[in-house]
Amino acid sequence: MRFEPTRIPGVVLIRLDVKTDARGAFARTFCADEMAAAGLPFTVVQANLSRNTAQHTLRGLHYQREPHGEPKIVSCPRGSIWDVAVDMRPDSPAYRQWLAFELSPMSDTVLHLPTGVAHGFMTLEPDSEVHYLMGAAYVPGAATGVRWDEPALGIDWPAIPSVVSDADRHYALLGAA
Ligand SMILES: Cc1cn([C@H]2C[C@H](O)[C@@H](COP(=O)(O)OP(=O)(O)O[C@H]3O[C@H](C)C(=O)[C@H](O)[C@H]3O)O2)c(=O)[nH]c1=O
Repeated sequence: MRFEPTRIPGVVLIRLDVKTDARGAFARTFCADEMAAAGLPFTVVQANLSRNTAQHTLRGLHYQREPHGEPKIVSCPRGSIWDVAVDMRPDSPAYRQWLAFELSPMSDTVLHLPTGVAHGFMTLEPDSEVHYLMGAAYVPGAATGVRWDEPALGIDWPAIPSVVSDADRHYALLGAA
């Protein structure tokens, strides 16, 4: 695994070491020791799978309020997604900055997101799936989010969403920093 930090602290692209042979390919997608050695200690508490039928389905942007902040390791085992991370940590030098990454099985990349970073994605093709390793438990009462079209962020999306949940449409706007 190769770890590529970004300008948002803790948002790290993890490039997989893919072994190929006549049958296809094999790659380790998580290693606790390598994560710790990279300064990203991670204990898997829960794992989730998201299946998305329509192209341009949008989910997010979600995160959990402290003390229930949830580090995540996100991957796209099927289809492809435009994956967005937004730093929602007021004390971060990258507060309210966003980054986007295209993830797919061919990207041979998983994405580490620290606590306090909102996460969302838009599918780029039908029947795309997203897999999550979660470093903290789901606590519905601590769940919060940011709107995909939040004016204060100006996130670039590849398309207008085809499907968005009512909850995701109705997060409060952030207003001035
Ligand atoms: C997140 C979660 C949800 N649920 C239940 C609650 C609902 O009955 C159903 C769908 O939940 P929700 O609409 O919040 O699912 P997503 O919109 O895909 O949420 C996820 O999407 C964004 C992009 C993320 O990064 C988060 O991991 C996660 O919030 O699954 C659970 O039972 N456990 C869970 O951990």
